Amino acid sequence: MLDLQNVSKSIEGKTIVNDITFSVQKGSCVGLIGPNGAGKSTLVKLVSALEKPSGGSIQFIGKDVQDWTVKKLARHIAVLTQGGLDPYPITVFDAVLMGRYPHLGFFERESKSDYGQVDEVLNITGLTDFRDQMLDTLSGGEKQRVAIAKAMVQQPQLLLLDEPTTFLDIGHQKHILKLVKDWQKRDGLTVMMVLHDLNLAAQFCDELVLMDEGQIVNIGTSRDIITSETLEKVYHTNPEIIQHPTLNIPQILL
Ligand SMILES: Nc1ncnc2c1ncn2[C@@H]1O[C@H](COP(=O)(O)OP(=O)(O)OP(=O)(O)O)[C@@H](O)[C@H]1O
Repeated sequence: MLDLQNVSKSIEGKTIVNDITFSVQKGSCVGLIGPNGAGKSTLVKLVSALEKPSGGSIQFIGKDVQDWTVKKLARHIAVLTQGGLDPYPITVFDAVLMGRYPHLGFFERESKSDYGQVDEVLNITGLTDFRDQMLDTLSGGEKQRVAIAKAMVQQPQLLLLDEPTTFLDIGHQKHILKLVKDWQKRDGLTVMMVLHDLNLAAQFCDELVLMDEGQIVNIGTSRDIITSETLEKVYHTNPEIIQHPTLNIPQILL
């Protein structure tokens, strides 16, 4: 579904993303991990065509993302950037409804079906009580859930998430990631998400892409990637790693 070939990005002579090649299979959930400044957010911006690569190509269902119109790409790819939603003075309902816009024609008004989808997603994401509250009055965590709800009504094939658990308490971290996981399983959604929490990455991602200094260090399952050697080499730390008692995945004790 997504093929990155020798993707590079330089800004003002500094190479931020350096010769990245990997593929993401339809229906899988890939975690982008790595220390601060590794180039993860930049890679998400390149895949979503918010930024243009300096070299290489990013093919999404057989076509370079740079060759899609913004609207057509938005029918297939939803992006949650690190900053989250802009805090416009609109209601939660209207903010989520904006996720339907890529599917509407010029001058086409939203239909009853669009409104119904928004209410259904507000219910799934636990936001029904906030339906008529103004977006700019929500807490950081509530806004993050609205951003996920907006992405859901967009009905993308590929969901790009940059640190989706920022601002969320542990209950809502699990709730949001489980929502994404259920969505992935139910609709064959493909997910690529940046996560700093390696324990969550191990629990929710099928495959991890470990980046450092703009390059890929390793790609594999959490068992391949979350090892003492790798953490020492890339994160310069040596925490204890234990096995999750039921999931058979590594978990880090900080
Ligand atoms: N527009 C820009 N101009 C100059 N440098 C930039 C620009 N955008 C990103 N960088 C630099 O590129 C590097 C990678 O940034 P990026 O945000 O992609 O990293 P990241 O892995 O997402 O980091 P973090 O985990 O801290 O969010 C950083 O050193 C950053 O300062």
